[in-house]
This record gives sequence, C-alpha cells and structure tokens, in this order.
Amino acid sequence: MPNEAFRLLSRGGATFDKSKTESLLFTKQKETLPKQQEATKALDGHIPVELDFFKYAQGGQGKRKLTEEPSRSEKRRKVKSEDEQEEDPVASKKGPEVVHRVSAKGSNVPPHIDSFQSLQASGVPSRIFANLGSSGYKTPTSVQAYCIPILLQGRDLAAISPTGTGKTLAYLLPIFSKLAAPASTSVGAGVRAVIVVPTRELAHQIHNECLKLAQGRKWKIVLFSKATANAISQNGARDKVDVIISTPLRLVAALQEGILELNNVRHLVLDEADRILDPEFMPQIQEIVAACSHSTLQKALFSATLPAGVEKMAMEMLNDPVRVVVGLKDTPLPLISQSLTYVADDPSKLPSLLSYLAQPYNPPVLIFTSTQTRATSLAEELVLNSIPNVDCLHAGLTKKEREDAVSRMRKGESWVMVTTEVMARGMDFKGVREVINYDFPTNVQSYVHRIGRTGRAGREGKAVTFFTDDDAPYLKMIANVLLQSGSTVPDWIIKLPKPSKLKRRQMGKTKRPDIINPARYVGRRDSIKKRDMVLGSKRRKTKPGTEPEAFQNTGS
Ligand SMILES: Nc1ncnc2c1ncn2[C@@H]1O[C@H](COP(=O)(O)OP(=O)(O)OP(=O)(O)O)[C@@H](O)[C@H]1O
Repeated sequence: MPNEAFRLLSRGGATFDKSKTESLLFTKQKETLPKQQEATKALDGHIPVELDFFKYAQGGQGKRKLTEEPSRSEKRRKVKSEDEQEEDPVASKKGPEVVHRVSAKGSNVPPHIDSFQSLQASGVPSRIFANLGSSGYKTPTSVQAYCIPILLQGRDLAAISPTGTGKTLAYLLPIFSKLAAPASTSVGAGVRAVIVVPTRELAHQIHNECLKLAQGRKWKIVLFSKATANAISQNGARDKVDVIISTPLRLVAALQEGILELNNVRHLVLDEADRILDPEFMPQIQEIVAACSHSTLQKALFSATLPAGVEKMAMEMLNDPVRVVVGLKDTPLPLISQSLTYVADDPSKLPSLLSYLAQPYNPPVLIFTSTQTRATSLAEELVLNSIPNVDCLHAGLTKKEREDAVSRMRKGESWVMVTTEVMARGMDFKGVREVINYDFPTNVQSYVHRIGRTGRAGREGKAVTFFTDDDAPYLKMIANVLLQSGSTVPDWIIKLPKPSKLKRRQMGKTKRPDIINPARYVGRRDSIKKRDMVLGSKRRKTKPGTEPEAFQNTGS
C-alpha cells in the first residue's frame, strides 16, 4: 500500500491530544500495572533520588547527596600518577545496587563541572549560555559534566553513556564554544566541524539541535545532502560553511567528487560510534579521517554502546584520549521497565500484539521489526485491524515520506509507529513511553538502542520484547542486559546455557516471512488465480483458431 494512502487510512482523522478525554483511556493503564504505577507516582514530582538520572541536571543536588564523599574523587586525583588517572566512579546507590556511576580514564583528566555557569571561566561565549537557557538546559547531565571540559581542552575523547542522557549537547557545546567567527566573515576559514552519524533522520535531528544552540550567530550549519552538496559546490560557497552534519556515504561522495575539502576541520565527532565504525562504514570513515588533515584536529566518539572489539579500534584512532563511561557499559537505564514475552512462533506474534494494543497503552508506541517489508506489512495489518493512527517508517521510503513520518511522530499524530533498525539509534522523541520489539533484536547493542527510544531525559519508559522458539538461543544474551539494569527475568531464562560464539554470530540472521499475516493473502491469491483463468479463457474464446495455451510452442 503506498505510504500516503496507508497513512490516510490509518489516521482516521484523529490526532492525539493529551488534553482530550480520549487520552484518559491510556492513563488508566497504570491502575493495572502496580510496578509501573509506583514508578509513575514517583515521577509525579516525587521521583526517588536513586532513580532520577537527571536529578543531577536539575540542580546538582541529587547526585552530590548520593555520592559517598563529594570531593573524594578530586582528592584521589591528586595522589594518582600524573600519566594515568582514573577518576573514582561517582555512584548513586539503590540499596546495594549501583544505578549510576561515571568513570573518566586517561592522562591528566580535566575536572568535571557541576554547573554550566562554571564554564564561563573556560571562555564559553555568553550567547551560547543564553541559548542553553532558552533550550531548557539548566544543569549538565553526567555525560555533559565530564565530557564538556575534556573537549574544551582540545582532548580526544571516547564517551559511552546510556541512551537519552544528553550526549548530543556534550559535543555540540564545546564545538560552538570554540568555533569563533563565522567562516563567511574570516578569510580562509571553511568547514571547521564535522559530525558523522549513521542515518539521515539522526543527521536532521542533530542539525535542529545545532540551530537551537547557535541561534543568534551567523555560522553556516549544513545538513549534508545531495542538494546541499550541489549548493556548496557553487562559487566558493563551501568556504562559507562552518559545520557539516552528514552520513558517511554522503560525505565521502562529496570528497570524491572534489566538491568538499576537510583540511581545515578542527572537530570531528563520530556519533553512534560503534555503528559508524562497523565494517559497513569503516572504509568511508577512514577516508573522512584521512581528509581531516589539520594538525589540531580533535576527534570525539560517542555512543551508548561500544563492544570491546570496536572500542579497541576506536581508541587506536584517538590521540592521548580520555575515556568516559557513564553508568554500566552497554546497559539501559533502570528507568525503562523491561520484559520478555513468549509468543511461540512468528504467526502468533500478530494476535499477541493485537491483544496488547487492545489493552490501554501509552501512545506513541514504537514497534521494531527486522525488515522494511515486514514493517510495511505489520503496519497494514494494524490498520486493517482498526488500530488508530498507525504509521510506518523505514529506509525504503522516499526522503519526503521519511521526513513526513518523523514530523507526524514529533507532532504526536502517530500513536503506533512501526519501524526498523533505522529508528533504533539516536532518535529523540521525548514522548515515546513504550517500545515493542516485535522481531527479536539483531544483537545486544540493537536491543539497548531500540529500547533506548523510551525512558529519555529522565522520563519513565516500558519495553516489551517478543520471543519465539527460534529466538530462544539468543534469549540469554538479552536477559543478561535486563538483569544488569535491574529488571527481573524468570528463573528458567537465567538457567539457559550461554550461547556459543558461533551461535552468537547467527543472532539477527533469523529468516522471517515478508508477510506478517499470510492467511490474509491465501484467499486473495486464489481469487487472483481464478480471475486470471477466467480472463485467459475469455481471450482464447475471442480469438478463434488460437491453440489452447498448453499446446502453444510445443510443436504438437
Ligand atoms: N542538560 C540537560 N538538561 C535537560 N535535558 C537535557 C539536557 N541535555 C539533554 N537533554 C535532553 O535529553 C534528551 C536526550 O538527549 P540526546 O538525544 O542528546 O541523548 P543521547 O544520549 O544522545 O541519546 P542516544 O544514545 O539515544 O543518541 C533530549 O531531549 C535533550 O533535549
């Protein structure tokens, strides 16, 4: 079904408006979910300190109070060797369980900040402070508190911090603080900062963040696309560009066509670093890094996940880096309540999802499938089952369709968004309260990023993962993530054997049918066949002397 027609069908003319009584349907859910109710009650202005990841951001009180000794890390730093410092994790505790800690490793790690104001001494322009305030950023999150001073000192950095904890601002603020005069007003300036991300949607989102932070300054910040690449190739326009946000392929195409030079770039950020550094993008990244040939180039990598192998490769790219880890590596925030739901086999998933959506739920819900065709097919099924305001977004759609789908999501017009891995990383839709993994995630990182579309900026979230018999060998890997982040897992799953290395590599390669509900097509296929036979027979009757099809070209 064409996307537009499908959208219209799914819309039903209604939009989600929390002020309307229809939304009460969704808020009732909490009565049936005691655990969630407890957490929700807590969020109504009384969030328990140990769960308030952003409390630190709301006045610097929460985390300080929970730290065993606030100044201990600073004292320790003085007695450690000058070359190799490891900052004590600053941890907030929930009983014996550590829910939040920060470690910063490297030589001469700059001290972290407690407030944005303390950056004034580091030369952050007052305009940037004003823009921080108008964007609603009052106090730094942990990743910002640690990474901003490091980047302001020109150091290379690898930062790992859970989804939705504000990594974008952690690298944008130092870039804009250091950018100085716009390239258009200073001769020979040109592109000085490049941010590379894996998807067009994420590039778009980061571009918007840049515009907010750079408001009032005349910097030219370009969201790189075919059109903008053509535009900057005209009449020296490229020398007037200050910042570029791009996907690797698009940037490399421009470098190869000779319409872009990166030899003046001082800041290179690889966001979603583990995805950007995977073999699919690696050749392009090497080309980009080689093109950024300025002697004072600063490289920074950010992600919520960084598997050991990729981290080793990443650290080799950096020069005397600092490594910052917020929370437990590759672990979602405890704000996301996670569960695993057994659904036997693929055909059983649809009825399970429909019964889930027949209960009160918190829109918008994000549903992840493994392929574009399955995403389209599932969205169609939901529409045909009268689920209101269903939408679909995947990389197979046109640029316009993708942009429109993101915009509907931002406006709250989509209640149920069916998507693929394209939306798993970086996308920040503040209102997403529930994520459903309809198809099992492709690996642990995919799980962490997918469910990280909820529980952002200190909000509560819920993640449900369907698993079939085919997914069972990989269940333990996901269950370990649940356990690590404080969710409960049934005993029998904990007792499952650890999958072999070979088996782990097969995760994500499970073959699933393109069509979510083949039963719907059985009747349709039969009637198409019958119709074709009738038409064929009519054609033959109207052409006297024509041999029946079976005898044609047989020589008989
Ligand atoms: N200091 C702050 N105070 C309040 N809100 C903040 C602050 N910094 C960022 N945010 C908000 O937190 C949300 C998540 O930020 P961001 O998208 O940068 O997270 P992220 O860590 O990059 O997540 P992901 O790993 O999914 O890419 C955004 O809505 C952002 O506006």
